Amino acid sequence: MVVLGQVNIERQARGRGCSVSDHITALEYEHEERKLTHIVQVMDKQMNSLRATIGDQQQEIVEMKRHFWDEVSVDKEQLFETYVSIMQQAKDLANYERVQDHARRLLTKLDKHIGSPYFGRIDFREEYEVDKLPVTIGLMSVTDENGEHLVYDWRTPIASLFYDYAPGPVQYRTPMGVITGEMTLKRQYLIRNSKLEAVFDTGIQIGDDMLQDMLKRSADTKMKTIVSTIQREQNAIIRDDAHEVLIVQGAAGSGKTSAAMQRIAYLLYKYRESMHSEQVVLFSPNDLFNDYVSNILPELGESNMTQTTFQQYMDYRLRTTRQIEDVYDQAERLMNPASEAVGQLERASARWKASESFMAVADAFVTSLMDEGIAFESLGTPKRTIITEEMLREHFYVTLADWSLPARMDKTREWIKSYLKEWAAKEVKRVYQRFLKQPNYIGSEEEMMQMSKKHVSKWVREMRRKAHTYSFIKWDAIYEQFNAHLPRWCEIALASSSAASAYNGSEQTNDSEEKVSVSGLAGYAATQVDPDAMPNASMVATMGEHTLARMNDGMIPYEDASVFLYIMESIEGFNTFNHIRQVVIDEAQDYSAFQYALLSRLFPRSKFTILGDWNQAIYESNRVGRVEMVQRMFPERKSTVIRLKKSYRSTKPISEFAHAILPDGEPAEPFNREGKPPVVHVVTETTRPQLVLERLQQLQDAGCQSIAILAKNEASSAQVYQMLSQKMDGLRRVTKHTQQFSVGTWVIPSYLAKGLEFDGVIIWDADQEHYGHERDRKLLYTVCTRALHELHLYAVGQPSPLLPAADVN
Ligand SMILES: Nc1ncnc2c1ncn2[C@@H]1O[C@H](COP(=O)(O)OP(=O)(O)OP(=O)(O)O)[C@@H](O)[C@H]1O
Repeated sequence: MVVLGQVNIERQARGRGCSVSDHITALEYEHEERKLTHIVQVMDKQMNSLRATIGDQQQEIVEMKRHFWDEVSVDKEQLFETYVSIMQQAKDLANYERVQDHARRLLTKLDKHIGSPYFGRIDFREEYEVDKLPVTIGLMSVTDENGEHLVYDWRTPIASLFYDYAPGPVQYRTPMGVITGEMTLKRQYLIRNSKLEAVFDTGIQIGDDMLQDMLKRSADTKMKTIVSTIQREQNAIIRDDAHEVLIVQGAAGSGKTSAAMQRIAYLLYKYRESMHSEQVVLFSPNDLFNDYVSNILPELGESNMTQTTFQQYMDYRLRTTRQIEDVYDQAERLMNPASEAVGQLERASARWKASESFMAVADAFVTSLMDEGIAFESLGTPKRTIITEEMLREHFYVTLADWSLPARMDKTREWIKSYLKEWAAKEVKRVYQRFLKQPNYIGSEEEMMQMSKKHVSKWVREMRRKAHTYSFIKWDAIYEQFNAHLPRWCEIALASSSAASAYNGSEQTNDSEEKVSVSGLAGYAATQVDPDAMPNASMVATMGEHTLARMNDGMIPYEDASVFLYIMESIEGFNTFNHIRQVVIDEAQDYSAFQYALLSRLFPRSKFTILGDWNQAIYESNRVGRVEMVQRMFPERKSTVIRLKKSYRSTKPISEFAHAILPDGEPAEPFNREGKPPVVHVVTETTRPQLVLERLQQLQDAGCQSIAILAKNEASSAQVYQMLSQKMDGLRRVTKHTQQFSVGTWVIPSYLAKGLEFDGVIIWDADQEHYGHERDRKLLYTVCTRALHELHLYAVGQPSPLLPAADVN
């Protein structure tokens, strides 16, 4: 029996172990039971009939395949008839298979939902109508043999009433227009194994009791669907259709990811005729997170979308011979710098290189490349240069001088190909002559000609490949050059920016030609240059030199990788995926201005759902990012920002504790779920391992199924794991390479716990040494907000000054 959280008006219904609201009469209750039985019977019948259809058709298909060749006639006169007959059979076969496929999918869906076919009901009387319509809402639509709706899919327009209103006057939107009326009843059900376990009528929100019950459960290795308890503000995110860019700023645990996942399921349903799951892409922080959310769409009866990370895109796209640092190695580098001075420099550099101001600097550099500066790579065979750097430069900068950079790239590529064609024709003759002069017999003339062609075509193929992949450009050298003269591009950017501001403020705004010339190639950022955000000239020069030194060591720092890619794409043209219709970006606070500019160009015909919590911006490189910056990166698209303030994940004491870490953060409203207050344990290096092991035992005894021990960085996480795993069986460790995790106890570096949640969280090093700086505040907030039910912080010596007052042990 399930007893819902705080249901105080419940009573055990008629001895059958079901919780019900007090005012539901016995008659009504029986009616509800009969309704459930009826719906389950209808679903059962449909499943039987689908099984029979599948069986019959399977037989039919086997028969057709077996007799397929019987139709083939050897009589030449009947050749046409035979052809027609075979085509018809192939068509029938394909049809059968399509119907089969559909039947199988429907059967799987019915099978999945028959145990809990619905969760809500509203009674709705449309304006000017006398009768009210009871609308039962579930994860899939169910109709009887007359086509009458027994259950409405939660994504149908009328079902939105369930999420948006309390009983009273209501309205909902349909493709035909707005429908108004009155809701006379709003009811929730808990049904398991096709049995009614709870029924109660609810008010404004989707019943607190049901939500309490959901939130009391244990964290899982996979995200849960929230369809039966979606809150009104989340429903606004799920059903928003009016904006091309929907940005959600929400407190930790406010349901951003959950809402985004249900939103995709909603959009796939609404646009099922024109949009498919392959046209939806999710950008998430890492593979582990991708795995965590991978079950939601299948649970909701949809195929999964494409899931990726920005890092994967950069690794695939960036034309460099250097290794590209990832965001985790960057985090480690910035947390543990070689010296305080290097740390300061690298942090400042990472911040600046994520900003719009820096984008203006990159634009200034790209603009300068219109006149000079692109380094070319000659093409040839190992023994001979065929197209020299000089020839390429001449073609690019003289012959094609009037064209844009991407057009010049394209035309140069074509020019190389036609040059190679002419060269190959001559070269074949030359090689042939050489073969002819061979003193020994090496083949007939024809054979020698073939050999010559083969010999030449090997090199031509290789050079054409280089042309095709733009490998006639020294991309690394271009980025080196950008860094070598960084102060110069800064000066130009600042000058262009004031010119652009002056220009934009003047009367002549219709002269678009001039505007292009002052606002840089990418056209995003020139007016966003903030002179105060520019480091001073000597600092800029040092930053440039520092990057060059890293490049010399064979590495492109993470903060540089997207700048490099942006410059590269500004030159060769932006990559585009036109078929993608929806892009979801989770943990949006971790993306730089450059990354947004690239994504916006990459998916020119897509809508964007962007979810972030700028209070969890733990990576240095992205601290400058703000919601407004994101909007500016999509200048042509209609955008809106929705803020989620209520947080659902943690108990009230944990939520309040975590939010107190952020004195200037956005106000958050914890969901009223009681629990133990977080405890700060002051320990010594020597006592900590044993105390943590005891705590783990206590958490497990208290029913915590998933527990995370969060250590600030990779090295200490490895150390903790080594120390504790000797004394505890089953302890596991997450690294940046982990792709899946299961319920249990894990040691995790702080930054990899982002987006995830655990029943119990132990923070291994919540002390002055590890979380002593202002810059650690957001990371500390992020790790504390991973806990659902219990939070314990351990500090060797002085606890972190960023922590609010708490129980201290
Ligand atoms: N309406 C809801 N009904 C039930 N559970 C909910 C609801 N909204 C959120 N939750 C639960 O709250 C937890 C946090 O949700 P989610 O991970 O989507 O939040 P988030 O805003 O993306 O968090 P973060 O930014 O901290 O990673 C999850 O366990 C989710 O199931």
